[in-house]
Amino acid sequence: MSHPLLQVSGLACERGDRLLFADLSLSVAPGTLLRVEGPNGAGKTTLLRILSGLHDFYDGDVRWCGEPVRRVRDHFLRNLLYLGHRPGIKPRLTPMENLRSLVSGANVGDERLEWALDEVGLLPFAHTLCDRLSAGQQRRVALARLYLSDHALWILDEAFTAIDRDGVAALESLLAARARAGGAIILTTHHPLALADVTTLTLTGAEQELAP
Ligand SMILES: Nc1ncnc2c1ncn2[C@@H]1O[C@H](COP(=O)(O)OP(=O)(O)OP(=O)(O)O)[C@@H](O)[C@H]1O
Repeated sequence: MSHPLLQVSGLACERGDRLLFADLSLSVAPGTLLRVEGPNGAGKTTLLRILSGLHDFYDGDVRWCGEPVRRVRDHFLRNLLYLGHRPGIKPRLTPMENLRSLVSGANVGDERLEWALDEVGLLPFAHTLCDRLSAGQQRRVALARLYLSDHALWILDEAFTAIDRDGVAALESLLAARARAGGAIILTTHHPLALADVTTLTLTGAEQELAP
């Protein structure tokens, strides 16, 4: 029997004595584009961190390919690319050096790193220290990693932050192509998105509803 990549049931999480969500269920198959939305403080980042294995204080069942995620953690993490709401790059390294360290072990050559930087419009800054780049340019360094990733699941927390209009359009195209190719994507953004076939999960504070 084939299982969804990620399957969540009965998920509940409290933070600071507040119930963020309860009895939350979702299923993510290859090709799924799931957008988690809700107001500030509703629990979107917390949910994405739970789904990424970064936040362990929850009740409920989280499964990866049909197995409890805690039991198959190594396999799960090998198949996951998580981009948090901070760019997560090292300011005293260049974009090339950052990318090289982010994909270390994946045997990716410099030409391919340069191609990814070109895709995000950063080739002219490939060898500039990142602390000399703007917020949007630093975010683009982090996003360049997506062009090098064949992870089955991308979890992207506010990936569009600080990105200009052209950059958002390029990222939308990348996400759509990725989903068409069978990649699964879970994302949050406060940005309006021009993406078809998106499933939306709305967090409201203590309840949630899933709408196609
Ligand atoms: N480190 C923490 N310790 C205790 N409570 C926290 C912590 N971080 C967040 N919270 C609580 O969890 C709630 C959910 O936070 P979370 O960051 O998941 O919300 P969010 O929906 O991603 O918000 P935003 O849209 O502002 O990014 C917050 O309202 C806050 O009360």
